[in-house]
Amino acid sequence: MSYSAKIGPSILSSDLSCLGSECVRMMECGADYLHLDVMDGHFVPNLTFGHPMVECLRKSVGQDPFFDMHMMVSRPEQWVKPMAAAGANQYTFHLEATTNPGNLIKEIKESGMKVGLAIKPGTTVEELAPWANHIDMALVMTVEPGFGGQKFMEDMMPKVSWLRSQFPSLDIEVDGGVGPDTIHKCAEAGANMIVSGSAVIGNDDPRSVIALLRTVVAEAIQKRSLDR
Ligand SMILES: O=C(CO)[C@@H](O)[C@H](O)COP(=O)(O)O
Ligand SMILES: [Fe+2]
Repeated sequence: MSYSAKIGPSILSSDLSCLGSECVRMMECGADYLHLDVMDGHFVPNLTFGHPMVECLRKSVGQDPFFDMHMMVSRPEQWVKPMAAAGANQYTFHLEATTNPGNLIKEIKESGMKVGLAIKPGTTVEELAPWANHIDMALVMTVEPGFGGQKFMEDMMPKVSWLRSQFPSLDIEVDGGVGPDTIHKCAEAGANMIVSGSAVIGNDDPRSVIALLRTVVAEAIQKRSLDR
């Protein structure tokens, strides 16, 4: 078992006029990585930012923070090189957005980034499975992508459990409506990379929320290793 508990705040819910300082604040509060939501107004009905913003953020926060780019875009192929050049560490694309996942995985690796593969709630985990041994992380969306602050979809948990049973070492991320009220379900199912937006950023004490999320996931990982 080679995976560990990691908490990545989604900065979508932060004050976007001070993104640099918000990212620094999250890292100072104990975040393991930063989850950056890129939306193109086409794949999802919302618009955020692209690689020019990521380049500025990288300059502002330094080399250390790990940038997990959640690419909610049509034609994800076109942003691989610009995102790598801007300082992204992981390129998480949606299976629904491409006709050639194999080639895209290869291009992301050649650009020096890690590969994340995301599925929307309506996509089965069996569709992701053929790629699982070729990626660094699988992202099971627990809301319809597009907006922060939505209700957690507990009925996505069987996807996480199935992935964990089939791929014991894979990093499995959940994203959408995850916070202190829903983390136990995610942890029990086997998720180890936890994206949390409004529950962390909207809290007066983000440090405590991040610590709590990590403790719950770490305990579930420990329990699973003892049960094996
Ligand atoms: O990708 C998305 C939404 O599409 C997420 O990363 C959300 O931005 C997470 O925010 P919360 O649901 O935790 O508020
Ligand atoms: Fe996201």
